[in-house]
Amino acid sequence: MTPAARLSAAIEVLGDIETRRRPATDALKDWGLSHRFAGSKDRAAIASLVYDSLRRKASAAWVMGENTPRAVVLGMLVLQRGLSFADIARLFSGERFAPEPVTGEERARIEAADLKNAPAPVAGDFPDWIEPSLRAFFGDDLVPELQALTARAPLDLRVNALKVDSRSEAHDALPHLGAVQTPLSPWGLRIQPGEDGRGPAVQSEPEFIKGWIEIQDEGSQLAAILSGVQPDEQVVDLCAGGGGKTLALAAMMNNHGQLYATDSDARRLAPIHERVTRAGIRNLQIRTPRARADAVGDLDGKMDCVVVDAPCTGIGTWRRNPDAKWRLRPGSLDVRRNEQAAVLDRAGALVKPGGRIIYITCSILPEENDDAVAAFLERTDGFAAVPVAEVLERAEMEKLAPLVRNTRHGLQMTPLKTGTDGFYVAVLRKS
Ligand SMILES: C[S@@+](CC[C@H](N)C(=O)[O-])C[C@H]1O[C@@H](n2cnc3c(N)ncnc32)[C@H](O)[C@@H]1O
Repeated sequence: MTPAARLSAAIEVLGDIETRRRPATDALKDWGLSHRFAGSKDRAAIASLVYDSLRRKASAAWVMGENTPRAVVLGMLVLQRGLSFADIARLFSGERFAPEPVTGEERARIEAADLKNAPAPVAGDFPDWIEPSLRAFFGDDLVPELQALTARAPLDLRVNALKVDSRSEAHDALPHLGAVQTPLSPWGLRIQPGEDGRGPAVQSEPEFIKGWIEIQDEGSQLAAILSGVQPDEQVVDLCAGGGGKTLALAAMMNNHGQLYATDSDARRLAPIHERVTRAGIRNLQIRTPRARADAVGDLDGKMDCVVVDAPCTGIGTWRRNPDAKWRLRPGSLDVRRNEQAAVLDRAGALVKPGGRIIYITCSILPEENDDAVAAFLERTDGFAAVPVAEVLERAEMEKLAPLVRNTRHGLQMTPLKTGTDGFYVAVLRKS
């Protein structure tokens, strides 16, 4: 397919997403099935155009003065890809399979594209109903912070200390990936996405199959590190899901002490079995929930550390999942807040005196972060938030101090400040 034909396909897919209100992945999959002539490079390029358009949907529509799929793609090419009018006119030629030529009105808007006077939700490409809470949290940094969430994310790897002595060993074994060390996590490697937004097929690498490396955003690695878990501790990962944090915690514990992983959703937990074997973990019990029985009831009051990687809106991962931002609704935030209260209460019962809860979200919304923690502290006797300086010192992560935002009860990482996904971490100690 020509670059112009790929643009026509992206406009078609965006139209499908809009009219049928369906996730981008489904629309792209259907397009691929009904256009079998398209090769893998074509499909990747079309997906990249669609996702970039979703990243900049509000700002692209604003500069073009309308929010049709064509207008959004045109605006995205200017704002996200930095194309000039001449570049765009060459692609929008009206020839076979290419989009219709640019009109005079479109040309004027492309040449005048500027977000200087755009309202914050337009300039930062986010739904306007979350503006008040984000503004209260970020203040003057609101637009730059949210703009940083529209960029493409790199592919981060975590080197598994249970299998490899140092991250340079893994790095040197994979020179063809072009990875560099991440600046903050001592176990992170980073690969920048290609022009078409694709990364290498890391899962096919022998080193991945041997368990040397895992795919994990540096922010997620840091959240695990900030738990400060020690090899002799009793630790529950209460919302383990597919085990991203569990694997990082196990590496920190060096196969000593005892780690338990559970999740209310057995299907989400299922992939952890294979990952744990590959990673060489031997100090983990996986507690799969059965019917209504509490999978960790026997551990109440005995845990040194309970990690709560809470269900959340995932706003902090919008760089990877730009489709999600336009589907976020107040109702889904309410559902997540109720779940957050439930998991915090469950964690509170598991912790022994002197133990701690590590509350983590991949969100930047105060409702899911400090507010959830504040409500827990208010309704639960005996817990207090550990000051951020102490959390960083215990985890030997003092270098994060100038980068993270200190919040009332914890800390916030963001793409703008830490170059990671947006993660919130609070440590709550039981007296
Ligand atoms: C952010 S995800 C976890 C991601 C995972 N820790 C990782 O690092 O890959 C949140 C998880 O919380 C689980 N969850 C929701 N409510 C829960 C509850 N009441 N108890 C335990 N897990 C719960 C969800 O099923 C989901 O898997």
